[in-house]
Amino acid sequence: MASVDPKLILLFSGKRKSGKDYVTDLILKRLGSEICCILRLSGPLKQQFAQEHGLDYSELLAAGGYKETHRAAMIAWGEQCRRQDPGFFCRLATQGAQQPVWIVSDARRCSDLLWFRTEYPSQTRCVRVQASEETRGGRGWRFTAGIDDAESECGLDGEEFDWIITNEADTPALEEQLKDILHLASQAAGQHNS
Ligand SMILES: Nc1ncnc2c1ncn2[C@@H]1O[C@H](COP(=O)(O)OP(=O)(O)OP(=O)(O)O)[C@@H](O)[C@H]1O
Ligand SMILES: C[C@@](O)(CCOP(=O)(O)O)CC(=O)O
Repeated sequence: MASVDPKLILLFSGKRKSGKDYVTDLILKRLGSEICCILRLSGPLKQQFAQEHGLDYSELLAAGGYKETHRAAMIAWGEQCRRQDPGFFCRLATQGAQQPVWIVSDARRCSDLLWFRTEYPSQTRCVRVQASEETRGGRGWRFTAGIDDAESECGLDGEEFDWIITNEADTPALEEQLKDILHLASQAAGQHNS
């Protein structure tokens, strides 16, 4: 099925264990699955990588250690695909999306932003999720050379974002920080329904 032209696209990025999935899941819960969907650029990547390498796709999607074991190889494999076609995973991930609000939970590279900004210039907004190394460490993150200092983690460090969400214990509640985004998304969905 062809995708429906979205009214709003929220492109989320952030370092490992900053809480991208946690924050985007919260937005989905607030807006509901009629209004919004979560799209993962790493979804089609993990699916094809699992197929080609005889791995468990659902374990690669989960937050546990399995995906970390295979992360470096997945990055290298994905970068090879992107060199031939930078929009490859963006196109696959958005295929068939029907909701008016798309949440992309894992933008990592300038080429990801460029693809959405080119295809959907008026709808695309960028959101950064950040957390201190101490907090990320508490969620299981450990610095890994070749991953945490490479493009997959650092490619968007110099970008400008429309919103920056700080996902730490002693910062304003996430609900409060997400108020403007939720409001904009509801408005966009309203336009879609009217
Ligand atoms: N505000 C929070 N309160 C409680 N737990 C949280 C919070 N934010 C994140 N977590 C937990 O921390 C862990 C990492 O979060 P999450 O998977 O959302 O990060 P991520 O940025 O998507 O990570 P990665 O890119 O490494 O997959 C998860 O177990 C998640 O439930
Ligand atoms: C291989 C890769 O897609 C893994 C992303 O996994 P996750 O978003 O951390 O669940 C990262 C990348 O594209 O470089």
